[in-house]
Amino acid sequence: MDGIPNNNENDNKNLKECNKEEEEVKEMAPGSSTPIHRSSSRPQLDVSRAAIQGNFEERNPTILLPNQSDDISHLALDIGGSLIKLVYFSRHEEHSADDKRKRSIKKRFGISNGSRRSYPILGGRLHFVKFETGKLNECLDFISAKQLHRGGLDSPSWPSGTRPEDNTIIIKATGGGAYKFADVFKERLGVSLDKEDEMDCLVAGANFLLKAIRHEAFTHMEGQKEFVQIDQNDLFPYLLVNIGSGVSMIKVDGDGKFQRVSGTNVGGGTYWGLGRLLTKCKSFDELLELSQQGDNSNVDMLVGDIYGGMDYSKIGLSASTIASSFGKTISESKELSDYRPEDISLSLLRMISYNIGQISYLNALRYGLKRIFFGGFFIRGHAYTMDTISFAVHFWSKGQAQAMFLRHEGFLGALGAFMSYEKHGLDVLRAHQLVERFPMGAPCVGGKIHGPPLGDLNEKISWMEKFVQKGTEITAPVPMAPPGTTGVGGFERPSSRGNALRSDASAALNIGVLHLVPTLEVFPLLADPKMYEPNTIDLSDHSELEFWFMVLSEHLPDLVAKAVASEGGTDDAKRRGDAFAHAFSAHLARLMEEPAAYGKLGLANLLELREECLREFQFVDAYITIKQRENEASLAVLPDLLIELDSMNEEERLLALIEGVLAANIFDWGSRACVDLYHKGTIIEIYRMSRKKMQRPWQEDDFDMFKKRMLGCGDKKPPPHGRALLFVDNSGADVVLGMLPLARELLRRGTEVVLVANSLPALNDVTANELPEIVAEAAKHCDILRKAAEAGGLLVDAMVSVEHGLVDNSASVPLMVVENGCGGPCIDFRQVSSELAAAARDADLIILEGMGRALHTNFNARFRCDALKLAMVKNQRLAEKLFNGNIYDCVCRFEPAGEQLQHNFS
Ligand SMILES: CC(C)(COP(=O)(O)O)[C@@H](O)C(=O)NCCC(=O)O
Ligand SMILES: [Mn+2]
Repeated sequence: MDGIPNNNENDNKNLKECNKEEEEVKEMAPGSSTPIHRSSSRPQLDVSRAAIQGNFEERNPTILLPNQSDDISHLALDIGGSLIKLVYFSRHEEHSADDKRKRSIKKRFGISNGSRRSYPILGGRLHFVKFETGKLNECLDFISAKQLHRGGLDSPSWPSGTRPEDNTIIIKATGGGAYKFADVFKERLGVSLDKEDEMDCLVAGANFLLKAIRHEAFTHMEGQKEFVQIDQNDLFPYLLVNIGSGVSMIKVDGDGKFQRVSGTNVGGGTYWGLGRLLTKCKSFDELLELSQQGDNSNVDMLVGDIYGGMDYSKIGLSASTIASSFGKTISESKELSDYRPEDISLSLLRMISYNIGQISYLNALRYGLKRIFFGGFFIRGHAYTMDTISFAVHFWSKGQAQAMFLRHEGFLGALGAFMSYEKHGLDVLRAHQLVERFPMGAPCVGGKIHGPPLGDLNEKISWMEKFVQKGTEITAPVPMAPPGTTGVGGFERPSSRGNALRSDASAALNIGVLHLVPTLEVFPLLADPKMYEPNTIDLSDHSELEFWFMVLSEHLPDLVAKAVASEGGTDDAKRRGDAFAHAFSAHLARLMEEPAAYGKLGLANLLELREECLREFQFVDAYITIKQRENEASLAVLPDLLIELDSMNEEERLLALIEGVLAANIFDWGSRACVDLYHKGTIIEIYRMSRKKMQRPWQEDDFDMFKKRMLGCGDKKPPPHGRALLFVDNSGADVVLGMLPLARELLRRGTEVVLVANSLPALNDVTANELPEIVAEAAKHCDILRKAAEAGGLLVDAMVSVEHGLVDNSASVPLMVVENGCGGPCIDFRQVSSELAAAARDADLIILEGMGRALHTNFNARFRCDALKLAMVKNQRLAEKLFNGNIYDCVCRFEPAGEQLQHNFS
């Protein structure tokens, strides 16, 4: 595209000029700390005042508290000997407006609010937080400051008969501390702890996680973490080993069906207790960190120590096998102070981990169990601990049994206690209804003991500022220790030492907040949902991760500038912009350091993480002005384009339409190359130039096949498709000059068209909320669009009639808009909105447009209906990777339904 002239004498304004203008306008806005404008697409909750909140779905109003954006419904505790684990639920207010478009779509596709009423707390978030039991007061302060104990009282979700008559607050709790500290909770918070059995809770928590969270379980061998996909139908039986202060081993046969088969008193408490006495460490984490620098052979007696440096190969023990933990200390006349605390810590860690691994394996053997899941806070994501346990299981089972670990390892009991609030529906949630997010800032993030609760955005930003001041540590990768050797038989040193612990700040990001979204569904047109993998690029390939890390890092300054400008360029916006940049950089750094830190992450997740991070710092729509400007410019030339298209015959027109979609897909503010291009001309110039370059054959060119399906050959005219789902991408030319004319052609041929757009903004993608206005503008110049939009309930006047059932739908096939359920530039078809799922049921054609939806994700996806994938590749490396091609190559991939099915059944 280098040939695009730098010529802006006519047509619209140069984009660069427009940007400048936009900034000037924004600077004139009053510089208050109140954000100046917020997109109406995502109303913000006013967190500044307490108020009674009436919710039309609930009988009893809920109370919004000062500086608190969520209505807390439930809290559950697991109070162990060492740690207190909290799981709390916050109902997320239904922000997205129940607008006319939505109502009309719900009516048309027969979607009801259905099950929400019977499961009162569904639709919200689960947070995971922990405190040291020794610092109970911090935990009580946290609960009190966030008023976590009060929300449930006012919620209708108290199961019948359990809502206390005298308004005593009752909180579910498990673990010994539920008994031990019951009085303290009563005194300090006025709450009664309703004790739940610890084993029941552990099992309920583990079963929930293993069934509902897609990448919950993983193996960890020689430093390599690998996520395991658990088949819900093939989960039981398994051995659950919970390593808390002590260790429980539970054979789990089903939901609520289990038996505690064994345990050991040598557990996390032993490590910490002995470690504290022997090393003077102040905390468990400090002790663990110390082990990183340890050499246990200074303390342990090895086989080689006994055999004069030789292996005892006859029974398969190498010289470096530990013969006796701490054994060396008996033969030396040294004092405790003569030993390095680092060595002591490592020796202890290995002793206890091996012991647990060995006993676990023996119990698995005893009951014929192949899978062992390890949980409990002893593990705390520590690579060396996991490797040591895995090594023991592997060694003793001769590779027959496998140790697996859980991402929410420490919260099994608390989660189980939470689930014991009767019938709130958590147990029926499925993987596709749960979205894990990784917000920045204590205490939203799990797995970490945190300081004061963060009530509002301001606190979060200050925390971010402090966090960053303190920590080059968050961006500096933790140095890797050289891999240890693995010998022939015994307990050699697992190789992942040194790769395990990171600074406090980044370690806090291990597990996220679980968003429960009951309206998400699996896209019904996926050919094989179980085999479906949305991401095309595998980020577990480190060079790919590095490349995308670099792309995203380089894009960051420009994104921050856009985001700040979109919020009026105020000081408040600048401060939030900085906080966002630091937060996102910290996420990237964390992932570079430990790619599996957030579970199995693909490029789509990374791109969505960026959008989520923007939203976290309340940037509602960073590209709003650019989108509006490009929409206007494109709508202005649409009538001429339609006239030009109408002058063509059917065949020419179809080709021109597909060319038009591909050419207009160049307007992508997420691509660095394209953004550089925009400085070289106006929107219309760039569009024209892009069209001129549309020479066939394209890099992937199934146009002739698509044409045959659409127009037939000779006299044989195929029937039109019944309903097409058009997954639109960017605002401006992309949707107005590319996808709308294609939609119009389908409508003209008698095909119902559903425009599928993002639920939330992402880069310059058009959203479902924005589309009706764009369509309405376009419809002013086109009868086909107008009639179809009226029939589809898209035009405001017509929508009133639709609601009263007055519209004559027979006049035209309808044009409709549905939201896809996404807030990123890609799409994961395992989690789409119920609107889209409903619209898909009668669809026989889907058209995926753009790099995010058709290349980064779904390039290899198979559907049960005809599928057309259209995109321009706007990144050189991706073009090379996908088909040895070049930047600006185009893809027109058509996969007819018949072929999909053949693929599936052959
Ligand atoms: C974020 C995107 C997938 C959006 O592309 P689109 O779906 O709009 O075609 C794309 O802009 C992208 O991959 N950008 C990063 C690569 C780059 O800057 O070259
Ligand atoms: Mn896009």
